[in-house]
Amino acid sequence: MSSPVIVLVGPMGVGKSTVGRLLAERLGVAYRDTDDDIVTAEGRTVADIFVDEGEPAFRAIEKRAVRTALTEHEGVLALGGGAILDADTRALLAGLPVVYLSMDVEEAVRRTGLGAARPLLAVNPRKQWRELMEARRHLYEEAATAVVPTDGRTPEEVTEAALNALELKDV
Ligand SMILES: Nc1ncnc2c1ncn2[C@@H]1O[C@H](COP(=O)(O)OP(=O)(O)OP(=O)(O)O)[C@@H](O)[C@H]1O
Ligand SMILES: O=C(O)C1=C[C@@H](O)[C@@H](O)[C@H](O)C1
Ligand SMILES: [Mg+2]
Repeated sequence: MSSPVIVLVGPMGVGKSTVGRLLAERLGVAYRDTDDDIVTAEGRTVADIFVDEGEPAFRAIEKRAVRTALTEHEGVLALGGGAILDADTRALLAGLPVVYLSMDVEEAVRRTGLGAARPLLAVNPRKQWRELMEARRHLYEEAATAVVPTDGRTPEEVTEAALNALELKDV
């Protein structure tokens, strides 16, 4: 059994994919994303799974995908924004190098336009984002080995900050 060198958590659009790829490049390892794993395995988009089967069914699929990735992947792993809601997933994260990428709502609006492919933000996105974060912020923080704010930072700066925070800089 192996485990990721870094697990990235944080809300939709915070930069997990962008920073995850940069981190993987810097560390010479592979990047993996549980949302992508789900899309590949299911042969449909995350939004389609939400529409076809509802959020609880998506969460069940996600929980299995996260467990598999955490035990298989040795590189950088990004989790879907809501994966942290699952208590078993949180237990699996204990002791792993988890980086919580954070941002405020204004940065979220700039990054994502808060729409399109994100089913949970389809209606009144600013309010939805705030409510999601109120429910999740403490879960991200509790799971995190390091919290890395991304507001006003380039992806490269966020990458450096994450490497510093985990003391992986000279690896
Ligand atoms: N530090 C940053 N500064 C400004 N823009 C950024 C930064 N990081 C990422 N972005 C931009 O924000 C958007 C969302 O980034 P990204 O797709 O990496 O986020 P994510 O957390 O993987 O989102 P998702 O919920 O879709 O998985 C992209 O357009 C990306 O180019
Ligand atoms: O924050 C969330 O609940 C989600 C985040 C995305 O990564 C996807 O997993 C999906 O859109 C749900
Ligand atoms: Mg992503």
